Amino acid sequence: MSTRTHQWRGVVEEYRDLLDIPADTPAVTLREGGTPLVHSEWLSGLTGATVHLKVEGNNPTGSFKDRGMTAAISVAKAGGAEAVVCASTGNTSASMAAYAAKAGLKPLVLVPEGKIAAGKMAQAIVHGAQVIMVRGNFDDCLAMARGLAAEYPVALVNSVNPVRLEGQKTAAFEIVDFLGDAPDYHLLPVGNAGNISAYWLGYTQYAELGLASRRPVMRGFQAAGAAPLVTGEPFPDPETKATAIRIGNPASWHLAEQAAKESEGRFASVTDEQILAAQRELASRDGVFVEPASAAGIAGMLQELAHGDTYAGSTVVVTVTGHGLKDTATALEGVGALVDTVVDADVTAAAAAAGLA
Ligand SMILES: N[C@@H](CCOP(=O)(O)O)C(=O)O
Repeated sequence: MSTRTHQWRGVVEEYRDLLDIPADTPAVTLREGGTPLVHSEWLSGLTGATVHLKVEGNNPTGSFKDRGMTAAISVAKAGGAEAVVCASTGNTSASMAAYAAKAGLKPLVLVPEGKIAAGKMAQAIVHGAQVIMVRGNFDDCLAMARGLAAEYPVALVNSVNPVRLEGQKTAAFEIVDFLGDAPDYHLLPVGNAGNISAYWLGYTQYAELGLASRRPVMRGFQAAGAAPLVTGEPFPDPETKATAIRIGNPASWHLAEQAAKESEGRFASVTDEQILAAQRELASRDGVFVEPASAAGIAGMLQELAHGDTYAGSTVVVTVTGHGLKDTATALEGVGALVDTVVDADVTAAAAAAGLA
């Protein structure tokens, strides 16, 4: 079983011996990885399982994308690239822009017009990216990014670049290093499907190396309005408030299906209402504030419990992929009445308003 210890030099240095990247590639790092596994008393109590949250919002740009991006930008820089491009629903562009800035590369971002959370857009812009808004959805943007990289001197760093998955698989390594073995179940949101694919790569590699005795059952959750892996058909017009997973034709579709099949797992969909309710419950019960899409795995677990499924007695990890501060507008939808209490600067008035008097 895993007995690896860490100094947290960033995921490329921590796991260089396990990553399929050119030897001696200098790491462009913001000290990503090493994110906490937070025990969820709430979900453990509901399920009778030991449930941990892998809180990926604690990465430098606030999402799991940093794990793959340190690898992709390191390899692009070492290979002589001067510019990098990605299509994004927000997090990938924020991450790419930050790591490109660190590496001295020019970042170019393609995003669906009007569908990017303000926090993510701010990150990309302030890190110096050129942001092009596209009249289309993420899938259109990814097709354009592929076309630009094929025809112009710019390196593509979406997760169709296999180096991204190499970096992202380190989250699975960390979980096993922390728990001492793989969990029984791993739940997570699925959009472009690179993350579930990368976790499966990581768990498989550790099992093959004898660092884990088993691989978890993988369960992926999509938004009902963007659930191609559930229906088996691309969604031409994906729609959900969970913009990070507003994707109709995931790039890693087949890898993700393989992960679900080999692990005897599955995909399911949850509504936006379920996602936003799970986001609020997670924040108020466990103290972990995630962006809407990141709550899809939690919403999925709650849905399964309601349908009579049980995790009792098992160890479960739920990845929450990005920080809640990235999209405060959506988080505050529906809770407005709770935050508009205004009083004069007076203790008695505050006590009355708080119901203390
Ligand atoms: N949700 C992603 C979409 C891009 O996916 P990637 O797997 O290519 O990084 C984002 O944050 O942009």
